[in-house]
Amino acid sequence: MLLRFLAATTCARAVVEIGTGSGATGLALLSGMAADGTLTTIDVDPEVQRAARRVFLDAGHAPGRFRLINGLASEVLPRLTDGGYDLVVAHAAEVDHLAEAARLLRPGGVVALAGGTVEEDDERWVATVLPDGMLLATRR
Ligand SMILES: C[S@@+](CC[C@H](N)C(=O)[O-])C[C@H]1O[C@@H](n2cnc3c(N)ncnc32)[C@H](O)[C@@H]1O
Repeated sequence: MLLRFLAATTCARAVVEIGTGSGATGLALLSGMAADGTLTTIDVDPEVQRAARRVFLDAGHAPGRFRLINGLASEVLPRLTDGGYDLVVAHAAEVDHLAEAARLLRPGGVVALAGGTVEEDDERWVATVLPDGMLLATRR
C-alpha cells in the first residue's frame, strides 16, 4: 500500500493522519513507520476512533505507538508542533490542509492529500498528482 511505502521511505517517526476512519490506513502507516514511531490520528467521530483503537491494539501495536485525537482537523492541527512531523496524510477534504502541512512537516517531509493542488510557483513543495487525484508533495 502507498501509505506504508511513504511511511517507510520517509523513515517516519512522527505521522499525522486526518480521518482515522476504520483504522485501516492507520494500520498501513504504523506498519511502515519506524518501530518507535508515533501515529497521531484525528477524527471528528469518536465512535470510529474507539473501533480504530481496538484495531490497532489487536494488530499488536502498543498504546504508546498511536495517539487518537477527537475533533475537527481545523481545530486540532493548529495545536500540533511546527516542523515536528515526517509525514502528513489527509483522507478528509475540508479546509486547506496543505497550509497546515507546510507548517507541520520537517524539511524533506511528505504530505499525501486526497485531492488538492500545489501552485506551480509555490517554492515550498516538489509535488505530483497521482491518477486517482492524490496529491503527493515533499517539503523543501
Ligand atoms: C474516508 S474516511 C477515512 C478512512 C480511513 N482512513 C480508513 O482507513 O477507514 C474519512 C474520515 O474522516 C473523518 N472526517 C471527515 N471530516 C473531518 C474533519 N474535518 N476533521 C476530522 N475528521 C474528519 C470522518 O469522520 C471519517 O471517519
